[in-house]
Amino acid sequence: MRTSWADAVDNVATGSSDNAGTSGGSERSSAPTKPAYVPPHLRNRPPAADPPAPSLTGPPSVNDRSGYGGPTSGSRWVGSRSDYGRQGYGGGGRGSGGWGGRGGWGGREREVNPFGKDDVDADTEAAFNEQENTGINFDAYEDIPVDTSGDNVPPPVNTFAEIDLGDALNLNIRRCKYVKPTPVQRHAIPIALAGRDLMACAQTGSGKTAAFCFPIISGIMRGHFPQRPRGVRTVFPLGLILSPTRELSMQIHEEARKFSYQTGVRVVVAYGGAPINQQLRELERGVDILVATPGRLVDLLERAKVSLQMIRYLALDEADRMLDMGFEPQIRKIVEQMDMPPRGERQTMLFSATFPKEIQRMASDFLSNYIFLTVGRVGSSTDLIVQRVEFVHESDKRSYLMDLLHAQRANGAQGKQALTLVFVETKKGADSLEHWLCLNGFPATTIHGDRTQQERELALRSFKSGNTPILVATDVAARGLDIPHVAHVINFDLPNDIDDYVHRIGRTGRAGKTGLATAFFNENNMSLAKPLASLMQEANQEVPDWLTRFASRVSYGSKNRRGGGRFGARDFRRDSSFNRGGSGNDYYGGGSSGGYNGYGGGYGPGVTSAWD
Ligand SMILES: Nc1ncnc2c1ncn2[C@@H]1O[C@H](COP(=O)(O)OP(=O)(O)OP(=O)(O)O)[C@@H](O)[C@H]1O
Repeated sequence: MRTSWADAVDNVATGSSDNAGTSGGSERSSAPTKPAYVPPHLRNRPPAADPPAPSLTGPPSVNDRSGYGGPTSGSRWVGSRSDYGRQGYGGGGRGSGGWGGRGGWGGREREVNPFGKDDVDADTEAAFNEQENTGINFDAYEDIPVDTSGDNVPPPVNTFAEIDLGDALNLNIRRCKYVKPTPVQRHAIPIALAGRDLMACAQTGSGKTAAFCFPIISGIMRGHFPQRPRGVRTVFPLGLILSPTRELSMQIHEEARKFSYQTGVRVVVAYGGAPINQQLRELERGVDILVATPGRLVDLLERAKVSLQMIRYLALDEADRMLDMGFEPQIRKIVEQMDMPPRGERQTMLFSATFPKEIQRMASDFLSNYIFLTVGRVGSSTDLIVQRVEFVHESDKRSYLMDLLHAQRANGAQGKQALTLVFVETKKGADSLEHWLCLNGFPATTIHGDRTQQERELALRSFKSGNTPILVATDVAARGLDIPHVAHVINFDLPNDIDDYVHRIGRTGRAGKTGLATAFFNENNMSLAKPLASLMQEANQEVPDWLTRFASRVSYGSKNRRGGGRFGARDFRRDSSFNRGGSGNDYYGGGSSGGYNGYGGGYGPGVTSAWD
């Protein structure tokens, strides 16, 4: 069953290049002047071939979703009231073409097609069928245990067709070549569409981005929202997606733009390190969904450029990271101390591949009567990521790395199709290793917090394109980044926290594809011995004897919060300590906050799962 690491690299290298998430950065060009405001539901309609308009009940202003306070003079409405009735809006499942293709984003500018050359013509979209090979290996997800807790959990779906997302969004799903939903999408999307708050934990690379984007886009497409204030230079988005890094925010923005293409829903991104004026111009052209990093958002809020007053949907990607010590104060400020509607009035969704209990506890402050969903196990690209761990003294790391890279090259897996991501502890270490690799004939680049944003973006582009097939990174690249063809993740320096390891190795083995992760372990990593051995064991990986011995000897440090190799991703509300009256350590015995549903087998009573 198990392949060698070189085979695994080779597999990935020769695998089909199907990833839909990487169309080139087709940034919208900035218009020199602000175009007249057109509400989302009026955008992108063909001038002549409009479908007949069903009558609407609400006043025109009800669907004003631009989020732009806009100029006071003149009408912001360029269409007649009957324009409300384009197919695919409001009713979902009716009509055929969503917003059509008027070619006038905002009435003047064209909405850039984020699918580029790969776009399918609406007429040929019928050609898509269930047999289309997207490259995603759904069999890899068949046996995934799924577990939900909370009141009245909406049942999962098996196909996108069962979910009423609206025609325009459905067309984009086909354009993305998503044939069927991944397990987290099957469960999370119906929960979110039912308006429920959600804390969702699903393994890296399993499609969480779409799981929170689809319901938000669909909700905004169909929703009837109060008119947003006019006459002020403040924007009022309806949806807010927060993520911990600039690159991840950019990636979510790119994805969300694809999903919302021609739906009339406008997505804008704001992140630090880039000129704020350009982002302000984008915001002023209208925003329905704002994707942002917390620091830049706080800046925009303090300048009163953005108001959160109208937020109906809040999603935190990498939510455990967003709520750990580094980010928590900013998140609390954004969510609790500005003008965002309180929990219960907005819908809040938290997603990550890891969710330590103390973070869950804190996160529950932001949620109302929520559903907790776990799909798979931590690091549960189990059979997808082959994990290797080598004992390597500090002084030998470079020569070990060289051996790995030479072997990779000898196997023909080096080159444009097989990318290698090397994680190191420090920014200095990253620069120095990059330099050394280049000197030794291995083109490398680096991404870390001391580089300018321009340098970071350039490095990422060069890596993605295969021009520089080795990227040396700090943890800034550990979470969320979806880079096709990353065949090998090398933990040159292991992180202190097992959760960070899970996210790092999750840069490979994504969307059903295989990958390889190699870690250099030595006496500096003893605190990781036990959780690492447990994680590898849970993932059916070969655990070296020496690691098992270390694991049995060391009582590892407090940084590894999960303790005893038990991983913190079950609903903390089930804990006896949380529920006080609970009866000890029984897996189910702690009293749930609500109903319990186990799909796909779950874990039997008393069984310690990797999520546990
Ligand atoms: N239903 C689907 N069918 C085919 N591919 C999909 C589907 N859903 C998502 N994908 C693809 O799977 C890849 C991984 O998705 P995504 O980046 O959302 O994972 P993730 O769960 O957020 O990972 P991470 O935990 O690392 O952030 C992306 O390239 C995405 O386009």
